[in-house]
Amino acid sequence: MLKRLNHVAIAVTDLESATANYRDTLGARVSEPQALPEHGVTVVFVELDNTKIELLEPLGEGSPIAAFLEKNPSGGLHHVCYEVEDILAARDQLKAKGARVLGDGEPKTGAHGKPVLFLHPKDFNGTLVELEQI
Ligand SMILES: CC[C@@H](C(=O)O)C(=O)SCCNC(=O)CCNC(=O)[C@H](O)C(C)(C)COP(=O)(O)OP(=O)(O)OC[C@H]1O[C@@H](n2cnc3c(N)ncnc32)[C@H](O)[C@@H]1OP(=O)(O)O
Ligand SMILES: [Co+2]
Repeated sequence: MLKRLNHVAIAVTDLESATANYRDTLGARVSEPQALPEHGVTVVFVELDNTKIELLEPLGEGSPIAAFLEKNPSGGLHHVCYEVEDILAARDQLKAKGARVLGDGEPKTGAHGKPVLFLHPKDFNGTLVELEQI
């Protein structure tokens, strides 16, 4: 079911300083910040040869990143995102195997304009999993 690792996401308290860390200290290529109110985040992508790092800062009321930062004030690994060919088929197979699909179970449009879904971290060894249709 899983294809490439699309990105690893890191929750940060200060997106500008986190971006500077990757761009200036580590010498990586970074995107412009993108506000995604429907996801409650502002995002910057660090572009690597084989995958991406997604830096996430909370945006607006009820942001999942704000909740995460309350429990993890220094920030840290928030989720991993795997590509799938058919997100609805993947969702149905996972549900049949007992995995919890978060939200209303319907894909949302993610940062790359593609459908995404999230799976409960307790069902995947304490790691929140995002699926993105390629
Ligand atoms: C940029 C757009 C998009 C993209 O295209 O890439 C994105 O990536 S958006 C990213 C942000 N969106 C989301 O995270 C959506 C899915 N998340 C959720 O639905 C919730 O955040 C959550 C995972 C269900 C957690 O919600 P919360 O209300 O905080 O629940 P709890 O506090 O009850 O947590 C339950 C349990 O799970 C642990 N937890 C919470 N978040 C994580 C996490 N990111 N990684 C690992 N574990 C996590 C939490 O600590 C609780 O554990 P216990 O304390 O042991 O009960
Ligand atoms: Co993501």
